[in-house]
Amino acid sequence: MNDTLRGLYDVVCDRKKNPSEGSYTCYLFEKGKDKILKKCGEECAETIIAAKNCDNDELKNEICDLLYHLLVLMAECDLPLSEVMDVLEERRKKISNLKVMKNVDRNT
Ligand SMILES: N=c1c2ncn([C@@H]3O[C@H](COP(=O)(O)OP(=O)(O)OP(=O)(O)O)[C@@H](O)[C@H]3O)c2ncn1[C@@H]1O[C@H](COP(=O)(O)O)[C@@H](O)[C@H]1O
Repeated sequence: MNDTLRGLYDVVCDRKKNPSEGSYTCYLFEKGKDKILKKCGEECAETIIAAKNCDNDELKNEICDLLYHLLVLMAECDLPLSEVMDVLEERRKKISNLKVMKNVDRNT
């Protein structure tokens, strides 16, 4: 899964460096940060509505739209995807360590 996100992030960064005609990603970079933020907000709202309607087909698609626009936002802000992944990984390790410590406490 991370490979897919990484691959998409690389495409998005390439679009930022090498603008090309007909590219929606380039259109977003041309419009700028406010437009990208607006799209993130819209896709987030659409994700919430799909979840509220218990429509998982729609939910899948809206989450993909949201993830894509978040990757565009990261590229706009020069935030590498790897830094976001590092934070997630750190949190995962911290939480699993906490669980191990709780189990040790219980067994002593
Ligand atoms: N994953 C996506 C992706 N998800 C959503 N979208 C676009 O996001 C837009 C969202 O739809 P909306 O109806 O909300 O927006 P709109 O009315 O088209 O446009 P706005 O004027 O509202 O911005 C659609 O035009 C989708 O095509 C995406 N566009 C591109 N990608 C990926 O980015 C890669 C590069 O795409 P290009 O930059 O277009 O070459 C592609 O290969 C895809 O992998």
